[in-house]
Amino acid sequence: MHRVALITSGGDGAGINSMIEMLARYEGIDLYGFHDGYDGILVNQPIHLTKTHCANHSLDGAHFLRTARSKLPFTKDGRQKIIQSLVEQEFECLIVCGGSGSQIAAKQIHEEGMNTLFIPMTVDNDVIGTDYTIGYDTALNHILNIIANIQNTATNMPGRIFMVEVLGGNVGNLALESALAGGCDLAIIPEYSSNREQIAKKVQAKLREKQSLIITCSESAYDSKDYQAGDQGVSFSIADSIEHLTGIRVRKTVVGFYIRAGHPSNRDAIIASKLGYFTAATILSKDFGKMIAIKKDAVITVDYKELDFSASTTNQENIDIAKNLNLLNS
Ligand SMILES: Nc1ncnc2c1ncn2[C@@H]1O[C@H](COP(=O)(O)OP(=O)(O)O)[C@@H](O)[C@H]1O
Ligand SMILES: O=P(O)(O)OC[C@H]1O[C@](O)(COP(=O)(O)O)[C@@H](O)[C@@H]1O
Repeated sequence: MHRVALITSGGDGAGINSMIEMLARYEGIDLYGFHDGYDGILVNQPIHLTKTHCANHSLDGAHFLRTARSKLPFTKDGRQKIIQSLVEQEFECLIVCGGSGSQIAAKQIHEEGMNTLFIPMTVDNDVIGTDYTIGYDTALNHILNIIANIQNTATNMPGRIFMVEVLGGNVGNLALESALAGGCDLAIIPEYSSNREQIAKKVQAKLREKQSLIITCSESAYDSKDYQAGDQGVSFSIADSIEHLTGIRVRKTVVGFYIRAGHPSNRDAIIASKLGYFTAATILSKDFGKMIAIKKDAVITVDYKELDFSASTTNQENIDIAKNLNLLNS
């Protein structure tokens, strides 16, 4: 039997239970989970994630394990404490499910003495070395439901400008993809200039072509560096500039944290299940120091050493399409 520890770290992502449940039911894996991310390894008792414990909850929006952000992995001393605790509890490996920050910590902990595997999970879809992160599709579906309703009211009461602000951290994937999928008129994303006047002029020009406009906006589209992940409300200041120039009131919706939970979409559940399945196989072959990732719709393993942390994680195809359609704040 392989005695394995698992945590979720950083923002939650719908679908992760499917991944955990798949691991729990795999022959030869003895799975334990800690609540509260990296901190939890030191302060919480491990929960035995058996097949029975996980049964019938794989599609729950509430995770088997609570997730958290933690100061510990930022220092070598903190990482050593994590490693020591896992060694004392005789774990062979730590599985970390999380986003880009959790990935850095998983790599460091692996290099400094404890086997790790990393599973990409975040609504931002901004993890180096994978095309996909668990939770992204469910989040997009939530946003699209909102955009669909806004399209209805835009049809019913024409002549308006709507602004939909979405999460995404420092990357514009959610705002960009939902704008493309939802037929929106502009996606304001942090990868391009957030100059308020320029954006307002672009909106004014678009009003000559269309009666109502729907704009998506990333939470991080600040014109200064004064942004912390999770800050909400930047769309209000952009809307001010648009109102000033066009004389039209902007109707705002801040989607916020609603998109991070709920039962997972099929895409999230099946990708998570497959990642769980291949993670189990990777554990059995003791092939540690890897991320179990998605490339071109297939599951692959990526050695931490191959990760290029300078690469962009914004979907390039979406950028190209949006540029050609003049949908960006560029
Ligand atoms: N540069 C880093 N070095 C070491 N650990 C990190 C680093 N960045 C993040 N972490 C760890 O991963 C956790 C989650 O990272 P965060 O960026 O908040 O979310 P996510 O992993 O979803 O991107 C942090 O709370 C911290 O414990
Ligand atoms: O939940 P918090 O701590 O307020 O963080 C908000 C951030 O979490 C996210 O929802 C997900 O980000 P991570 O997956 O990187 O943690 C971001 O879109 C958002 O900026």
